[in-house]
Order: sequence, then structure tokens, then C-alpha cells
Amino acid sequence: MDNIVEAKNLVAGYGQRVLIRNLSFFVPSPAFVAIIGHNGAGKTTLFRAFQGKIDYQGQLLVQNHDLRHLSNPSGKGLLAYLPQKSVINFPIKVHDLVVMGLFRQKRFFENYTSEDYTLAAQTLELLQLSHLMDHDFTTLSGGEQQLVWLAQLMLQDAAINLLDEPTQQLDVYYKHQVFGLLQNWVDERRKTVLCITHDLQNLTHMRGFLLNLSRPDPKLEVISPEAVQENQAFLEAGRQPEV
Ligand SMILES: Nc1ncnc2c1ncn2[C@@H]1O[C@H](COP(=O)(O)OP(=O)(O)OP(=O)(O)O)[C@@H](O)[C@H]1O
Repeated sequence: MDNIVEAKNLVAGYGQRVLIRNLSFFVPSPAFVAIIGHNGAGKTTLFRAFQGKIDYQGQLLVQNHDLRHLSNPSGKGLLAYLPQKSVINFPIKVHDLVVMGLFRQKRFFENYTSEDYTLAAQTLELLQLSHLMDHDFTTLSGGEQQLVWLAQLMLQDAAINLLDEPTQQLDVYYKHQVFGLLQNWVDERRKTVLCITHDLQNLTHMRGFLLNLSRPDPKLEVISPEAVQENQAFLEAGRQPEV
């Protein structure tokens, strides 16, 4: 069977500074995977490797294809990425930004149709953002903007989604809602979600795996309240010195 995501002996970092040392893991079927670890542990660096933005040794595979030999995985609907922060400094309506999630189905300069806008509206409704549809995105709060980016990512409908701290700016209500939504996305739409997060409290109720990049030899662990608690204690004990 095809593994959805796989890392084989991955080594990555910046110049002399190696952050990911011989990381291997595989996700055999659609799943939620929380990527956790101290600040600077290399979580975003792992995502940069998946996006081909940094050099690395070893292999990264999606649906058994080596990413090095795969052209335009986002255009093919394999990979989508939600960065920690994206800045927009021109006025744009929320629904105009969200509908762009459908870019894969469009040719250059092809207009979005009313059906496209209906899909965008449905995704906004899922995130309880319908009231903001006509608002100028730049006037929204940080948390609202984060949710709008998430709506755009969901509309992309990619098989594997890399989310870099998607709940960082959200209030406790929305944090809980978004984790629930991600779980549904995996269970009902068969999506795979790799989610960088410091929000261990909300992981307790998730089904899937966690990968603690602060460990000397990180492995996928099945999420359970006990595993979350143990990782919380490990992270609270502080970082290990770099060698
Ligand atoms: N372009 C770069 N050149 C050199 N060092 C970098 C570069 N980008 C990041 N780093 C360093 O690599 C380390 C890991 O960064 P990374 O962003 O992967 O951490 P992280 O685990 O995502 O942390 P956080 O939880 O704070 O977001 C950091 O110490 C950072 O300063």
C-alpha cells in the first residue's frame, strides 16, 4: 500500500547547523499528525524541506513519490501549505481571497464563477465566518485573518496539508473548533494534516499521531491523553543542549 507521507533518513538544517538529524517516519493512511517541539527545534524547517525550499539529505515521499522528482506538487493537489504568517497590504474582500483557494482549477486570468463563490461561502460558513465575507481582509483581527487563510487552504482540497501553527492567534473557543474541524477533515474527507502546534492541551482529544522534534530520536507516537501528558512534561523540562 502507498504511504501517504514518508521521511527516510532526513537530515536538514542551515549551513553547519543541523536541526533534523536522521529523521524517519511514515504515515500509512490519511491521518492527523501534530508536529511538536521547543521553539527552534526545526518544525518549520521540516516543512521547508517538504516544500523544497531548503537542501536536505535523505528522502521525502508523498504518496510514494520522491518529492525531489515531483514537479509542482501543490499544482497537482498533493501538498498545500499554510504558513505561520502571511501579510497582505492591499484591500481585498474576504470572499475574494478565499475563492483563490480554487487556483488549481483555473487557467491564468480565468475568472471565478458564481459556483466558485458558493464553494468559498460554504467553507467560510464551516468556519463560522459568513458574517465577514464582504469585509476588507486587512481590517480583520489577527485571529480572524488566520481563520480566513485556513478557509482558503481547505478550499484547495489538497491530499496533504502542512499547517504551521494554525491556531496560534485564536481564542480558546476557536482553537477547540479548529482542532475539531481538522479531525473531521481527516475522518470524513480523508485528508492528511501535518500540524505544527504548541497547543498540547487541545491535542488530548485528537485521534492521530504526534512527532516531537525535540526528542533525540523523534518517532511517530499515537496520540492519547497519556502520550500528550508525557510529551508536555518532556517539553516543560527544557531543551536538550545542541551537539
Ligand atoms: N534561513 C535560516 N538561516 C539560518 N538559520 C535559520 C534560518 N531559518 C531558521 N533558522 C534557525 O533554525 C532554527 C529552527 O527554526 P524553525 O523555524 O524550524 O523552528 P521551529 O521549531 O519552527 O520554532 P518555533 O516553535 O519557534 O516556530 C531556529 O533557531 C532558527 O533561528
